[in-house]
Amino acid sequence: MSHDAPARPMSSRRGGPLKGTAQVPGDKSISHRALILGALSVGETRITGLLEGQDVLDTAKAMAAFGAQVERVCDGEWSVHGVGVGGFAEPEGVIDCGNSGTGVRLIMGAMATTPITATFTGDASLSKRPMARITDPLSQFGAQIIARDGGRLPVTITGATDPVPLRYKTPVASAQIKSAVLLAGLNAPGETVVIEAEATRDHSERMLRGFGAQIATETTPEGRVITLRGCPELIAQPVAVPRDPSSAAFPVAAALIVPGSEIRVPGVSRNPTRDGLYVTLIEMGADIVFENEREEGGEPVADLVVRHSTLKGVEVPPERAASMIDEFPILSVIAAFAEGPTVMNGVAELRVKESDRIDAMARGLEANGVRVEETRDSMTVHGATTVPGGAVATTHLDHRIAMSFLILGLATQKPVSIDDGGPITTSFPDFVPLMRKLGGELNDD
Ligand SMILES: O=C(O)C1=C[C@@H](OP(=O)(O)O)[C@@H](O)[C@H](O)C1
Ligand SMILES: C=C(OP(=O)(O)O)C(=O)O
Repeated sequence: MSHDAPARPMSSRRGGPLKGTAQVPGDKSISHRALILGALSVGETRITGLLEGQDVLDTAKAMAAFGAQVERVCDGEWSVHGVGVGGFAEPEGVIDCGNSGTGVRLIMGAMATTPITATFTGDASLSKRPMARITDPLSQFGAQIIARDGGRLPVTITGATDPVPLRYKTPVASAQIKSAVLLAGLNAPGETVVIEAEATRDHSERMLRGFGAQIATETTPEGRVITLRGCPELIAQPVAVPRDPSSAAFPVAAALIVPGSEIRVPGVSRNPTRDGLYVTLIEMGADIVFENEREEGGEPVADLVVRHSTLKGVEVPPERAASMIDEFPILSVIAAFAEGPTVMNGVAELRVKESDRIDAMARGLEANGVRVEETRDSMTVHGATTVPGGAVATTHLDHRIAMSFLILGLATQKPVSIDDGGPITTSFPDFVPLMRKLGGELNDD
């Protein structure tokens, strides 16, 4: 998203049941990694099903700035000719990662053990997010780093000339921290080890293995221990990106809360490290059938059939949080229509996403007549059979907050408005036409 794009006020209102097939976009996490690993490989990586959302387009641009040849072949199909591990060139300009935490953090990792200098910036949302969680381990590899006070962007990194491998225990459950350390470890001799107490999404491990790196994962009493052997030659690979379960969550939620709905969402990743929302919805009594379970591009996928359901509130255990970290905003919308409270525990990380997602959801839900309680690391939503709606939610440059409130308005008594739907293009550029095709009444105001 351009930094000064005008706001796009939008609203949604109750209509008939939702019907049809929702072809959701490619997985955002895998799309970033496909471009970055393609850029660090020797040969041509052909990517199909790439998410062409702004976050990923910013990563594609960054990979070109570091010297890879990156071309869009046709819709969702991209070609990357990489420069090999350690082959990044010094970029001429500043690397602007826009709204994307994944983009900036993984790219900082990928360049931090190559002796070049790069400066990273982002939009107003990304500039508020913590970067010390990445720059701390990267400096232990030997990188020189200057960040704004409090470890925020802009950040300038001069990569290590003689990188030393690292053994690093992640202080919070974060696939971005794990992945930044592993990507930095690629150009360090010896073994880089990451230990994570809670399992986070494992796309980096799966894809590094697919590109030819030696990487092993063990489950120990300390947690998951991931060991990467440095200085591999990564070999370019075809990557077929599965559809994003975090994007699928929005039409799925709409079908669950709009009476009479039945939709199909084909080819969605069911990677167990991303599956927490779906586990929770089944516990709540959701009518979701997983058909045609199969493997595509190294990831388990299934076709989802989702019908309107009578739901009950549940307690989501803290150890499940990492496997559904981006789905709490939309879960809190679904929970508003369930019988009884839904308690979400261990969710403090939501406070440092594109916005403080606990605060943004609590304020917007309350304004629309839903009772919410919050602590620093939990949120409880009290469900009801009817939800009034009728208010404007503030989205704080956060795509998931914007989409969540547009879904809310499809089932409330009165329409729900958002101040800005612009950020939706970061992860789900076709969200509005896709929801309209299913029968959802979404409007530009
Ligand atoms: O590694 C990734 O692709 C991501 C990891 C998660 O962030 P954290 O690592 O900060 O939890 C998630 O919120 C983000 O949308 C994508
Ligand atoms: C948190 C998210 O993304 P990122 O950290 O990449 O900005 C998200 O997509 O919900």
